[in-house]
Amino acid sequence: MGWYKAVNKAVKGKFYTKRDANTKTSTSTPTSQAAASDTTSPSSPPAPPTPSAARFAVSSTDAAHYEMKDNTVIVVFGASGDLAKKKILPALFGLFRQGYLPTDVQIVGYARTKMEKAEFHSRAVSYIKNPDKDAAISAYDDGSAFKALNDHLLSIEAKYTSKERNRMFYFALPPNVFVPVAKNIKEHCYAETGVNRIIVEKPLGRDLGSARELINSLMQYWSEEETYRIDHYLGKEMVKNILVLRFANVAMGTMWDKNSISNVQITFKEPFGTEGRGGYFDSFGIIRDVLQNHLLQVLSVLTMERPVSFSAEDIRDEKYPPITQEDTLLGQYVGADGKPGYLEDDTVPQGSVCPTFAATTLWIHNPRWEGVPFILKAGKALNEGKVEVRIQFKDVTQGIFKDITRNELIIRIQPSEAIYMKMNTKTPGLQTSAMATEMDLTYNRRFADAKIPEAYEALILDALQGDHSNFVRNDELDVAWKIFTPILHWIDGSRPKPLSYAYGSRGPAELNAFVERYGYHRSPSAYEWPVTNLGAQ
Ligand SMILES: NC(=O)C1=CN([C@@H]2O[C@H](COP(=O)(O)OP(=O)(O)OC[C@H]3O[C@@H](n4cnc5c(N)ncnc54)[C@H](OP(=O)(O)O)[C@@H]3O)[C@@H](O)[C@H]2O)C=CC1
Ligand SMILES: O=C1O[C@H](COP(=O)(O)O)[C@@H](O)[C@H](O)[C@H]1O
Repeated sequence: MGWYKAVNKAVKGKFYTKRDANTKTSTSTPTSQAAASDTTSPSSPPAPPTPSAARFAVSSTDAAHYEMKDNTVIVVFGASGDLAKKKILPALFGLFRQGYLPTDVQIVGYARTKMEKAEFHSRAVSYIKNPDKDAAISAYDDGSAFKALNDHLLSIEAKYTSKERNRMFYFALPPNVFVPVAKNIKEHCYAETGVNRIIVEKPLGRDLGSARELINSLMQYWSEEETYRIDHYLGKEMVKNILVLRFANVAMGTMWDKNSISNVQITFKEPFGTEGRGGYFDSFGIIRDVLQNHLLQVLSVLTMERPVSFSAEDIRDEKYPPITQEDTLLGQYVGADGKPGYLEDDTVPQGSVCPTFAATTLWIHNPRWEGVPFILKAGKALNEGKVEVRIQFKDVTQGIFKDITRNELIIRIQPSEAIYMKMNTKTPGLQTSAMATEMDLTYNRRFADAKIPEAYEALILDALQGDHSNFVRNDELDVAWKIFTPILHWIDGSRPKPLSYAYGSRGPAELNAFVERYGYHRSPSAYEWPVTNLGAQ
């Protein structure tokens, strides 16, 4: 699964085309007249990444790859919610500011919550780093509301000079309304003379059965090519970089297998607990929240084969057996240092055994990866915020250097993007001894002026351009659920008591022994990262 993503992009050799920065954009409500206002770019937009000789614009009339440019409306469902506020609206605004949004794009917010425009405006701009003066507002099973939405869209589109009407619908919604919304849009808001797309957020199901049911229900109304299933980790710069690192560097390619690699850890750590979001979280748990989607997607990019073709069969060539109980460690945080434990969160059901921390080890049965453990770990309320891939190489097996520190390649996804390789080098001086050090590519030092795009910016732009390569395909989702469904059913059914860990710690005390079981050797404390280097982080 998964390999076609960024490779597809590389094969197409595509470069994004920046739009005119003086484009007008506005956001509006279906019920009131569009609150349109000129929003020229707040400041001079940075130079676009458009190598002129290689510029490639999608011009196919084939709807699957059609680039939505002129005559495009983006409708954000769930516009009053957290996701829209924190991620989607800022990403849209970020794209606009940089000149990437289609000419004359209109953004329409749709929500159940009744809200004054002013209130919505303040919510919408609260997470926009460089707010400007426009915003938007607006029952998910109420066909007449969707007719009203369609009327509103038609009023926006009335000014188009051609018949082309492109509509993008973003589902920033709880999954229980995905199907009615998909149905209502198709029945009442589908543009007959243009391209229509939906972007759907996780969670897509609770297990294999419910995911298939949901996908099939959605597919009654929307085809695979019209559907963009988002996993925002696939839009993160360092996740996208993994394929370049692997396939554009011969040196990396040769060491990317069981012959050189001992074990791999993919780690997600958040330094805060559920803090009021326990209601939602408790019904899912950390495995559904992070491992089954985000970390598994990182794993797939890390381990996929070079593409042979983009067919589903090639994806299924990889063999991922389901995770077992023996390969799983579950934790739940308890209060420490004044910070509340998970069970002290008022929104969490009493006595919940929901895991807030999980480490699971996956195995891939193919010639490249046979025998290499892939440890996925994720937790809330830990000692730091960090997402990284840590590839630990095997020991030097012979000669005078056989007892020294192992090489490790670390891809830090966030914060402070970096790739560093822990290496052994001769200790500078007259003596001949080896010491651990690093080869270091810290992004904000090496690419000081580069703007790293937000994941949602990158993915919304892909969707507008008809590029599915960084979205989750139907069959891929199926594989992801097959891997995790048995362990999730065991957790849901047997309710095993998770191990406790203190808020602010690295996780359950048993974690170190768990990762050691799979061959991980922690570097000896002799390795020290010079504090002066931290300035650049
Ligand atoms: N370019 C850069 O920015 C670079 C930064 N550095 C910095 O140098 C420091 C050291 O780097 P590095 O060795 O990669 O990272 P760490 O020492 O932070 O972590 C290394 C690994 O050891 C585990 N670990 C941490 N503490 C313990 C413990 N007490 N017992 C057992 N295992 C433990 C970690 O697990 P877990 O994650 O689960 O806690 C992680 O898998 C870090 O702060 C890093 O950010 C180093 C090189 C380059
Ligand atoms: O999908 C989710 O991801 C976030 C973490 O996203 P990030 O981009 O900040 O790394 C996580 O907090 C949330 O629980 C989960 O649902």
